Amino acid sequence: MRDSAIVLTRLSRRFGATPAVTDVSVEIPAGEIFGLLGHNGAGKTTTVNMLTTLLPPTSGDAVVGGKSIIADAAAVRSLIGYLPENVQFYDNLTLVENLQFFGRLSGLRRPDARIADVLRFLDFTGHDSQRLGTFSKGMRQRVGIAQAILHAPAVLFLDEPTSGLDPEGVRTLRETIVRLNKELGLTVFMNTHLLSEVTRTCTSIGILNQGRLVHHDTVASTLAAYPEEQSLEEIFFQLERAGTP
Ligand SMILES: Nc1ncnc2c1ncn2[C@@H]1O[C@H](COP(=O)(O)OP(=O)(O)OP(=O)(O)O)[C@@H](O)[C@H]1O
Repeated sequence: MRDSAIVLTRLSRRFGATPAVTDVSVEIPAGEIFGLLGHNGAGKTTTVNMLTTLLPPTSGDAVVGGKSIIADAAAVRSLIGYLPENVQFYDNLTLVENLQFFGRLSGLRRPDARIADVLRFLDFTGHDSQRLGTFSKGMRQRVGIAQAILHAPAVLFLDEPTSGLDPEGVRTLRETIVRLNKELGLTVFMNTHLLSEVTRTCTSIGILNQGRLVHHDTVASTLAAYPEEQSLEEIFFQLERAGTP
């Protein structure tokens, strides 16, 4: 039995009278690539913002890497990496200069050796001195992953990682996510509204509908449980309808 990397217990967040996330409980074993699916406004970003300690829950708790997001937020931050949907860089600085900045922010004393390792792993050879402003959107997303894993986290959170990428960029990023999981052993939690993302990249899925978790299972079991369905998209809509309060 694998340890749980992420455990949510009745995690909830309201914005005034609006319930954004309601009573979400789920356990994600270490080593998974978990995809949190849902339409716009389902509560995906709010969930990730709570798990990454950017936003306090209204009630409930979550444990990430064995530490509570409420009682031990600083420890959680040191254990996780995060690629937000719109990551910002200094376009006038080079790739290495940007990563040196982020490395210092994460408290790395001598970031250069680690930056070199991460850039090699992410296949950035030859781009060290290139200014970020000249990078494609796909390359920028991979720089975002580089900054997120500089401090060697155990768990990586990605918010809509392939959003706005061209097909080649999507393929490369998917391969990168799978390599991070298989070769570096990272547990990955990613938000997506793209169903194809889940079947091609993730090992397990959760589906949020209006802030409530209406389904959680492995991708293989989900597909096996609905043999007559043509696609995960139909399964998604069926589950979503069943889960509508
Ligand atoms: N700062 C905020 N203030 C008020 N309401 C908010 C705030 N952030 C999110 N919400 C509301 O909470 C609900 C969930 O939003 P959230 O951004 O988490 O959904 P999402 O699934 O990530 O959607 P998207 O795919 O559009 O990013 C929505 O009704 C949204 O309007």
